Amino acid sequence: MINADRNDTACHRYTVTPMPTPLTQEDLRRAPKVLLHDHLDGGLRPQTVIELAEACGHQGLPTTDPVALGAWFRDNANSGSLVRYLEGFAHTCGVMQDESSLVRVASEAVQDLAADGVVYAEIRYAPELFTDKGLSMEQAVEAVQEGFRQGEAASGGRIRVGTLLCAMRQNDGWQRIADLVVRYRDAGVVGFDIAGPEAGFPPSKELSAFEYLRQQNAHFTIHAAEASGAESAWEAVQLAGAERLGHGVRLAEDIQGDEVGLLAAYVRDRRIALEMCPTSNVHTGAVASLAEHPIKRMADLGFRVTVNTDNRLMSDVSMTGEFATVVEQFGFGWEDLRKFTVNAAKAAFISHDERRALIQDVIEPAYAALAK
Ligand SMILES: O=c1[nH]cnc2c1ncn2[C@@H]1O[C@H](CO)[C@@H](O)[C@H]1O
Ligand SMILES: [Zn+2]
Repeated sequence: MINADRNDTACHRYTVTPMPTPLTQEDLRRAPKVLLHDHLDGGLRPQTVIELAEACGHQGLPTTDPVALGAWFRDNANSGSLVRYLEGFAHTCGVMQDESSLVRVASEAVQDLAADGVVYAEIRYAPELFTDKGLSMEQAVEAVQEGFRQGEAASGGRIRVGTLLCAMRQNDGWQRIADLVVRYRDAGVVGFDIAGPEAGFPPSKELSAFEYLRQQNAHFTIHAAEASGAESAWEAVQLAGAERLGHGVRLAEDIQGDEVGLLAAYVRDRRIALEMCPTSNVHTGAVASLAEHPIKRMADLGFRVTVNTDNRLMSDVSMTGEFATVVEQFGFGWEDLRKFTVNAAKAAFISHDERRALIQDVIEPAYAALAK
């Protein structure tokens, strides 16, 4: 930008102030990204769904054309209702019922994330959804871990993956999933979550599972304040003790302008990370539109905001794409993206040393170079 110095009448001097660097899609892809909220069964490649359905005899796919199938998932997801959004998972879980399919899906997920510039990801799924054809939950977990390791190796060490195991809110037996989290902690399972329909199935349904996890020094996040309001976040934080909130967007209901309510202030002051998923949040109706998404408002108020995909297949998104979406909508620059990435690294369920190394050795130098 060239500014004429109008006060200098004798001769017009011109000063050059640097233009902010435009954020290209390729730079956004190359930027190291940390992804805390990504569902394994929501992120398959359309072609893989088709091939696995053929191999295992899964009936009822709406089409066997990969482009059309991708579009079908997106249209189905973009329903404005979480319950309808979740219906698409019948087709992905339907083809994830044997060990070789799970290994393939897990390995491809890691490779796709690495190609998207994700350096650390926590990928989640519900083991109980992979037992329809006789697999035990342990076999499912071990197959997915094998796939993650293969995907990491195939990506040449560019990405590291931790696993979160979800209990389904509408089903009983959250404790069995909590047991698996503790049992497989040395194999790469780093935490627990509850997913599925939020309304009617609060954390208080089986609070003992969270008490157990805390007593075992295990980590957990909870999908909350997505389909239900801020009171759902209150249960997740104050009854269960969640360290992070999946989405948490409707916590914005506890904020009027600059007036931050007691619960929202608690979440902010305790540095409880919000795993926001902008496109998914519009698709499920958690927010009415992207323009009304509270990500910028809450980031400006100092919340530990992070950007995530939720379901790459269902919502037709990637980390690069979600960064581009919020950049376009809210005018974020490299400093904001660096902050979201550091926030995510700080909230990751890995050791303090590993988080510090991720921030100091990978994230900070890369963003400093990109911002030049
Ligand atoms: O945004 C979400 N909110 C609540 N549940 C979800 C969301 N996305 C996916 N799942 C649910 O989590 C299960 C395990 O991965 C999926 O099968 C889906 O039912
Ligand atoms: Zn989710």
